[in-house]
Amino acid sequence: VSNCNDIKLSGLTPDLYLEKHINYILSYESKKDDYTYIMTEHLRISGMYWGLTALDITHNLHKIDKKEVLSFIKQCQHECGGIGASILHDPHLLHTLSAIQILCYYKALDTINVEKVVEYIKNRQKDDGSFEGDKWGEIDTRFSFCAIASLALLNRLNEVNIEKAVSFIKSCMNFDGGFGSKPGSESHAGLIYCCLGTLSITGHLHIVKADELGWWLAERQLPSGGLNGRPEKLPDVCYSWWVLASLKILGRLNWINTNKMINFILYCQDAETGGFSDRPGDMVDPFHTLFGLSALSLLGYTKADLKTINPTYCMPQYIMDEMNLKPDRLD
Ligand SMILES: COc1ccc(S(=O)(=O)N2Cc3cc(-c4ccc(C=O)o4)ccc3N(Cc3cncn3C)C[C@H]2Cc2ccc(O)cc2)cc1
Ligand SMILES: [Zn+2]
Repeated sequence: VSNCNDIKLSGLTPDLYLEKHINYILSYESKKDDYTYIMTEHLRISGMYWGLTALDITHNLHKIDKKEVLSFIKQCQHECGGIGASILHDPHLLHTLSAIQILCYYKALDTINVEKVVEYIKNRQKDDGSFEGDKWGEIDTRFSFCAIASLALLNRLNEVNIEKAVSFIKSCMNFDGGFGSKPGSESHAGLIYCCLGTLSITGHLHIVKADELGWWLAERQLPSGGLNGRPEKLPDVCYSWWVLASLKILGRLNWINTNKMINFILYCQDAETGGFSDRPGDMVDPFHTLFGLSALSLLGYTKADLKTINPTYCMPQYIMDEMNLKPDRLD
């Protein structure tokens, strides 16, 4: 049965236009009056994490003004300890994690009040072990990952109830071996990544049905070589990261056809502007640019010099080594 929800790729495999992607990210960070830049203020600090990580794995982090980044992050921390997407934006776990990830790159965790940010994260955990994204109470396994990854990077994992956090993740496991945002929610590749990341950091990967989940993840690959996030959906390059990082954690990355995957990712580049889009021909953005480059690194694409990326944290492996962080993997 041909899957109508796929795209046709013809012709040869494109090269990786590495210099164009580096210039795209550098110009994005500098064009502060650009429409897209202004329209993404609500995710600014996450956008900075995506841009800075893309620059680091392409050996260009030094081209960004460190003082400017650290001063911005410092201004985003609230009295309550939480960090917002931009100055005067409400604090949220999503942006708190992005800020901490960036500070690890600069070995500058003392830029923020660590005691207060730990208190903010602790206060997000509910009695059932789940985490709310902010004080408004939305529960999602994404926020479990943000909380656990943040605390692990701060070396303060013992501040929350790990057993209860893991039991909540377990309560979100579906019959197909996948995970959703809450108990009973449908399996989704992005949430599977968050749940596996949480289990990898807390050393509880043994609760996962690795073969069923590995099969579900490999089933995301379409004839085009691209991966989707759920059955019947269109392929999207950011799913390359969610699915491949999950398979890497499960020790089953070779269950995907690597060459067809690489080909799809390279077709998502914009040869004119630089950057990656969600699928060939769409508009590029820093989010898909990071995940396209990270997926290539994970797949061992050797035609370009990309640093190794850690599948659990989506941060350069050398940072995890320097911080002596060893998230679990099934090998
Ligand atoms: C363009 O529409 C959206 C929709 C959702 C979002 S999101 O913040 O909830 N988010 C991350 C995300 C970011 C971008 C983007 C555009 C420009 C920049 C500058 O840095 O970043 C684009 C999409 C996007 N999405 C939506 C998406 C991606 N692929 C398919 N879709 C529908 C993902 C979304 C959820 C998210 C994922 C990871 C993460 O660390 C944080 C949020 C952002 C823009
Ligand atoms: Zn996407």
